[in-house]
Amino acid sequence: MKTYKIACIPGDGIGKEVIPAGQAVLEALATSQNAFRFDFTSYGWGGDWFRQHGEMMPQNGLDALRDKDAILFGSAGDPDIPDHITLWGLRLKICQGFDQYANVRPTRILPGIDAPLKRCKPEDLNWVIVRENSEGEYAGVGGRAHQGHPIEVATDLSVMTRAGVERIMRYAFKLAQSRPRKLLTVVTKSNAQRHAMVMWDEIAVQVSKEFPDVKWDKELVDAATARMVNRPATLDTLVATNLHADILSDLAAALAGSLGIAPTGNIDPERRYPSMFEPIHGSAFDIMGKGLANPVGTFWSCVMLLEHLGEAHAARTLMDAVEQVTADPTLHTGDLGGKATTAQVTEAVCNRIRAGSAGIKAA
Ligand SMILES: NC(=O)c1ccc[n+]([C@@H]2O[C@H](COP(=O)([O-])OP(=O)(O)OC[C@H]3O[C@@H](n4cnc5c(N)ncnc54)[C@H](O)[C@@H]3O)[C@@H](O)[C@H]2O)c1
Ligand SMILES: O=C(O)[C@H](O)[C@@H](O)C(=O)O
Ligand SMILES: [K+]
Ligand SMILES: [Mn+2]
Repeated sequence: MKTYKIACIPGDGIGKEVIPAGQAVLEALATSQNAFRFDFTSYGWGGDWFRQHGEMMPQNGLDALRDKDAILFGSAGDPDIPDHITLWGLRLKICQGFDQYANVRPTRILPGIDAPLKRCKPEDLNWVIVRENSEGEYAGVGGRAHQGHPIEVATDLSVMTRAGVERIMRYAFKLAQSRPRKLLTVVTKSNAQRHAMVMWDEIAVQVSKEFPDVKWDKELVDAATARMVNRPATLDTLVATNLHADILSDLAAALAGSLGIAPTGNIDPERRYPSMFEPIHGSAFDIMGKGLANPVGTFWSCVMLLEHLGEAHAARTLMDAVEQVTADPTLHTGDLGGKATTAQVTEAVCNRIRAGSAGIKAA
């Protein structure tokens, strides 16, 4: 039987609650379908590791992950450590270290979820945001000098390369082409950012010629936020820079009901390295340690992980189980207006996986 080696990195805050939940539903799937196994290895990297070792993960930590089939990640972010230390020391070290350049963020309104837009029906909001995940505003180029003096200077330089833009555009056009509507919106800011974003636009035009069946348009990022709210049905696949897509995807998640349900894959499309799957939310300092975190974003990320492994049937089974659970408001966590706990939602999804497999075996 095929065994998948999965690295689990809960990280910080509610990551420590939702990643064990994700592991539990994956175990339930493997046990009930009996078609593959998981070999999980957990890594205690993050804020606690930093307090002990002075770093978020070991220098050579990537070597431990290199031979894994996939990584399941929680969150990097600790109330007592500056956010730029935690993010760069863990999540970005892995994303950039493994050149996971395509960050894929699907959003839909799941059954039973009361989304906040009164004129937006569930069929009007079915998006995938493709986030450039290796450069741009997250290139890490910049510096700070004369700290504390009146002449202090600090820069964060956005860096874009032709190779980096071409590969993310090609990925986004291809993804749009694979979806029924074959519709792509290229998000830009080439009115204000007059160098790299102009190149971004030019490369979009160039790559579009390889995909004559994909309909595409261009939208400035500020207008894109209004369009997401006012005309959600005009969007399908979007591609945006690292920072623009980071912001748009939190908005997308909120419009679909909650930050707690949104998933993502940090993908190396060339499969040179393991890809990493995580909910898009962070450590949620306000609710951590209370058992109240919504695990659905992690479960949906597990669906993406299974799809990446080629386990389409298991992926569908898990997504069905998740949607049956969201359809029941008594199983909603606080972010969705309910009272359920992380453990109750997890147990409900596991039960539906088992019931689904029992149904298949009985048929
Ligand atoms: N990928 C990552 O590792 C990642 C992502 C985002 C933020 N962060 C880090 O997390 C920390 C907190 O960031 P933030 O407050 O901006 O964002 P956040 O996503 O942690 O929380 C924003 C709000 O959404 C709520 N929320 C988020 N996920 C939820 C869930 N699963 N269930 C219920 N409610 C949920 C929180 O309670 C909070 O009110 C910071 O250190 C930040 O850098 C890390
Ligand atoms: O990349 C970031 O800004 C953070 O990790 C987080 O907000 C995310 O979306 O992954
Ligand atoms: K996360
Ligand atoms: Mn984000």
